[in-house]
Amino acid sequence: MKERIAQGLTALGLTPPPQAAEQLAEYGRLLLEQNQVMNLTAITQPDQVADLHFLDCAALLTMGEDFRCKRLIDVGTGAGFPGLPLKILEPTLELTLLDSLGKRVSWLERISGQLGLEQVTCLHARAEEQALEPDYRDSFDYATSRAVASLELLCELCLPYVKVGGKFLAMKSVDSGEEVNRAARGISILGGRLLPAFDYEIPGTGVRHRVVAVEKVSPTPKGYPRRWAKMQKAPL
Ligand SMILES: C[S@@+](CC[C@H](N)C(=O)[O-])C[C@H]1O[C@@H](n2cnc3c(N)ncnc32)[C@H](O)[C@@H]1O
Repeated sequence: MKERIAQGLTALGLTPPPQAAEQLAEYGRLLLEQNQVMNLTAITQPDQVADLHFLDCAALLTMGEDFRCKRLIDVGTGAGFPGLPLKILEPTLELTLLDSLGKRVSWLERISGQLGLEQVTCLHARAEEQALEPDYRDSFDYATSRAVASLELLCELCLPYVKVGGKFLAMKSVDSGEEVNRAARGISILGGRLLPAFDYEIPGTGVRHRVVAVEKVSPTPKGYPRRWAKMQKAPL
């Protein structure tokens, strides 16, 4: 897995820290090992883990953002995607991994230590509740999310975390145009402004994905995010 990751990172035009490919390969090994006893990923072939998890997440680093020393929260991180690969590739990140499933969060805490990563906070919480905490609200440079919910719900879950001037980066498919249209009104209510999307191809796979980027231009009004049931029933 290590060689495939290293080649893919080079193909993406990235120059990772010397230990990164090794750390990602070890993360992949721990992921597949734990996946035998806990549902962490539907992808079980090592090459596919390299491509569809690690290189997919690494592509965020090619969109021209400067993640150095930034505070980033990954909402609905699951087995750590995209947050942990980003941290391995950009070790100066101050990372928060948030998920509502306690078992996954405990595992993330354990492997962050095993991988020797510092400044990683693993938080067992519901995103819509944690965003009401003053230390979390309007305070992150970046929020990221992949495969968690439709964009209109995701914006309500994630934009409250982002400080004015920061960005929410949603990892989506290239046919997410309609989804983006449906989210437009909510983005504006929540203090966001849609930026041009960033499309990329995962090296060697022909798979194309999209980062939908939303800039925070004003603080999220009080009252958001709403409760999960309310969000689902009446999306903004
Ligand atoms: C399909 S998994 C995706 C995981 C990871 N982001 C990825 O790309 O592989 C969705 C994750 O979002 C979490 N999740 C869903 N709704 C959530 C919420 N409201 N607050 C926190 N986590 C949530 C679930 O527990 C699950 O781990």
